[in-house]
Amino acid sequence: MTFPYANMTDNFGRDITYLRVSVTDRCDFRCTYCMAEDMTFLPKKDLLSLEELERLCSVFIAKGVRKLRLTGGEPLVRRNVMELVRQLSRHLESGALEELTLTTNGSQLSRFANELAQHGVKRLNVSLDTLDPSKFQEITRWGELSKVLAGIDAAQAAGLHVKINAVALKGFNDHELPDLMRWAHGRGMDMTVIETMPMGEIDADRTNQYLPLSQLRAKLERQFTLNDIPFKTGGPARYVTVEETGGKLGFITPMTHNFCESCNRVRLTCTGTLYMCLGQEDAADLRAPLRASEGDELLSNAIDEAIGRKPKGHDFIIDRRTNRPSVSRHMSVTGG
Ligand SMILES: Nc1nc2c(ncn2[C@@H]2O[C@H](COP(=O)(O)OP(=O)(O)OP(=O)(O)O)[C@@H](O)[C@H]2O)c(=O)[nH]1
Ligand SMILES: C[S@@+](CC[C@H](N)C(=O)[O-])C[C@H]1O[C@@H](n2cnc3c(N)ncnc32)[C@H](O)[C@@H]1O
Ligand code: SF4
Ligand code: SF4
Repeated sequence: MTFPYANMTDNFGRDITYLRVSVTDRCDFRCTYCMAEDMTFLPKKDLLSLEELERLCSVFIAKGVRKLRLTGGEPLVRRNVMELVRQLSRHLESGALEELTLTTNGSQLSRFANELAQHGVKRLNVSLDTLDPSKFQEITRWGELSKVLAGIDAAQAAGLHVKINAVALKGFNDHELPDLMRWAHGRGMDMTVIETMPMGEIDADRTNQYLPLSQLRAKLERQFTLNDIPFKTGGPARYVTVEETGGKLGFITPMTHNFCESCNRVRLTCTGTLYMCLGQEDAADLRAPLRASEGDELLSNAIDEAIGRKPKGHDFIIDRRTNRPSVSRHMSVTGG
């Protein structure tokens, strides 16, 4: 590889230092806000190999990426994904990468937690919307709560810091979120709550599910003392500490409070497509330049051209008049 490449700065002056990589579009769950039950996934032949994904990631790291998150679909269902983690961990050892992490539904963590820790992963985000086993099955359609809880136990036992991600869903978990937070904080885990975003056709009606987090915060403030803090992970959450529990709670509010002005990230899919914004359709194909030559010059140029097209922000809308997703692809294509 040719070093050094110029770092990536977009036309709005935002430095791109965070790469999210969706290693598969497949998943062992079918969360109702994320997917339709009857999903069609990519044929296996369209997937980049793990070696190709690793090469792409390495070029991004050479171009200034400091935080890399593997996601999906469910990243831990991709065959041999641990080999990719192992390869990427070299960049942690060299100091080029500050953080290698994952967002996972937790179903496979019992199997992989130790290996992840051995390869330098320090922190994981586990998505969990309810602690009620039957509601968990209702929301994930195919998931089993006990497996996820065992996975969280395994991750903590391996020394990994776990953050719980919960999508706030009106009429589903809004009443339970304070208890979920108490539980997470009681186990030494931070939690973030997320506003549902209008991505991909799902079977449910998003207008019914959508809960503005300003409402949740007002409700929480009747029971808890929330203190805003400047804590930052590089992700979009704005954090408070909760005096009564001693834990941190993050609010991810793409709908009610746009955080695009401080955006630092782009997304790579398992087919080598680069999405410059989660909330827009525009994308750049990196597979062709990846395969066109053994050197990385073409790839680097294609990335620069794509970063030059990174938009200012999303145009998400959820309301009764606009009963269509703002973006046609599902969240699982880019991994959130
Ligand atoms: N609109 C929007 N949502 C995002 C963006 N990045 C992450 N999210 C959403 O935030 C939620 C949590 O994302 P995570 O995978 O936990 O990543 P993160 O928030 O960067 O994680 P931390 O490193 O722990 O801060 C998911 O639902 C994502 O879709 C973004 O750039 N734009
Ligand atoms: C697409 S999943 C991929 C990783 C993994 N399967 C998981 O569930 O953690 C990443 C994150 O996106 C969130 N998510 C999925 N669909 C969403 C939507 N429509 N709006 C907001 N967040 C969503 C999930 O709850 C999860 O925290
Ligand atoms: S949110 Fe994650 S676990 Fe749920 S269906 Fe989407 S990709 Fe799978
Ligand atoms: S919606 Fe787009 S511009 Fe806004 S923070 Fe997410 S990726 Fe960045």
